[in-house]
Amino acid sequence: MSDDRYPTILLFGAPGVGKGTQGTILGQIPGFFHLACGDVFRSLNIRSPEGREIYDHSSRGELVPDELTVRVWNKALLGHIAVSRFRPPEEILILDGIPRTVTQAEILNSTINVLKVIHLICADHEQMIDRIKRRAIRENRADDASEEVIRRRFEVYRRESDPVINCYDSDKVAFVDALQRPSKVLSDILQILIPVQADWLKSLDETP
Ligand SMILES: Nc1ncnc2c1ncn2[C@@H]1O[C@H](COP(=O)(O)OP(=O)(O)O)[C@@H](O)[C@H]1O
Repeated sequence: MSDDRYPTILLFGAPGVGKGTQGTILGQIPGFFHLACGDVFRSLNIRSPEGREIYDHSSRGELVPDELTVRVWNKALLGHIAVSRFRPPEEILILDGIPRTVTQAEILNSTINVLKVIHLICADHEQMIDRIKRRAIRENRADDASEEVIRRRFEVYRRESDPVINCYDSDKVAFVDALQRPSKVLSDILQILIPVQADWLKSLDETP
């Protein structure tokens, strides 16, 4: 049976765990295209109605409503396809920051074919909070503006995003220790992704 959904790898994990850092590097490798939902949101004009609503939620440390999230994300993805920045099915989509709720995972199921979920693990949320505070200074992000907002994002993550992992078969989920050096995290991720990419390209060759 042919599957027209986009072949996808999910980078999953708590705020500050390094999804963006790793996703950006992976997106430089031929055959992969990286799209971070937070980057899509930050690229919107804050004076547009959608941009304003998204800013209002994210600056409070809350999630953006599911329907708005998926609509804006989908529009961005189609834009990248239209200008051939993302060329499915040969290229694999690396998603970070979406899906962040079970409802998003269910909606996206008709669009993406999840080949693997890389779960970046960090049990020590205090270390993540420190990382985010440093990022706040570097990137001047509204959602990192205060410790209170950062702590709210972790509560939201535990309540809304942690359960998303149960939407995928356990044999599709791989764990990587996010507290290692970024180069080692990258190396662990590549060990997982290289065979996934090879299998995917082979399956395309075999499809009549
Ligand atoms: N899939 C999503 N659903 C709802 N809100 C989102 C989603 N992705 C991003 N956001 C909003 O944008 C903010 C920043 O997201 P992101 O850059 O992914 O943060 P981080 O890198 O810390 O995980 C989130 O705190 C949230 O308010």
